[in-house]
Amino acid sequence: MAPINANDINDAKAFMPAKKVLPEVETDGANGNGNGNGNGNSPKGYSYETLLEIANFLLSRISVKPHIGIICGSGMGSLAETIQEPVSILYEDIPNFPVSTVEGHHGQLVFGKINDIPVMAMQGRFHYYEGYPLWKCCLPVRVMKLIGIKTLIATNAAGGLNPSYKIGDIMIVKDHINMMGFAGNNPLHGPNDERFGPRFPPMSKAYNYEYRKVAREIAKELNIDNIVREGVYTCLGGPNFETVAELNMLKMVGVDAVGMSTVHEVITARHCDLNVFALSLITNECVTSYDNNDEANHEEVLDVGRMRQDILRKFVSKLVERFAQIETNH
Ligand SMILES: O=P(O)(O)O[C@@H]1C[C@H](O)[C@@H](CO)O1
Ligand code: HPA
Repeated sequence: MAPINANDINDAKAFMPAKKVLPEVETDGANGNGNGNGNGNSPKGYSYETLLEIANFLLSRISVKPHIGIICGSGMGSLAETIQEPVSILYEDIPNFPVSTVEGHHGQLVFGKINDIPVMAMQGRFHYYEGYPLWKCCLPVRVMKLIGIKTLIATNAAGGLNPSYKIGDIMIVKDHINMMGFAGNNPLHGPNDERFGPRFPPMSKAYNYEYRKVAREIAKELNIDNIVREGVYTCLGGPNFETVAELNMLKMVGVDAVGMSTVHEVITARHCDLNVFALSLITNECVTSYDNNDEANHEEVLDVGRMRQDILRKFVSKLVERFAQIETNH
């Protein structure tokens, strides 16, 4: 693909000059992999130009620009296997890109087509608990924007807190509670670059209403509406699973599913005006009573991902098709 330059970003806001010059590139680590001790509270981040270099590096490797970006959750990497004519690029081969360190996250980008729609998928995401500051966890979302993505589909594995949820249910995320943000840890912390978006982005419509409606329709068409729910997700920092008291508190404030990702990605995506859809695969029931001897564990999370992979692939490939139609009609 032809390289892009700073003026190519497809949003009117992109043409506004940056209000302030960002501090020079800081990596929170010597090698740019972000394995340093960045706590997410420092105003560090790659400059717009560095992100552009990453986007251009990727564009130089592909022949069709993707329209939809997909982030595969833990154990859900097989979603990327539905991509036809795949071109895979390992994270470690991308300059200035972080690397995946968690089991169930392969660590590569896959470009290609789903139902003839050009897409790119992250087979492996970055989590705060891996040692990455939030801005670095979300760096790929900004790269997606620069590449030309219009829509982000974020998937995650989550614990079901809503007592009516069962293991294997798929929750369409209708909203989130940014628990880490309450403590001041936000991917947008630090100087704002208006070429991505405004200083104070609204989040009241973070999860696109039309996409959610279509997703419910698709669930009916695929005859999986009995396992598809809609609810509120929250992200905690991890890596430990939650205590009983923590889960009961989250339940009280209206959380339906608990995880360790997605929220900051969605904030970053909405900041740069991507349309967002997110789903949680309920991989375990949260333990909210001291009488319950169950303990959450990552193996179970991955097993449930495998168990649901066929349904998830069908669901996501329909979502891609219909979201692309919606965008064409707009
Ligand atoms: O990447 P996601 O949010 O799908 O992964 C969840 C949260 C932890 O990384 C892991 C715990 O098993 O699954
Ligand atoms: N808590 C947090 N993250 C998770 C869980 C959970 O119960 N299950 C999968 N990811």
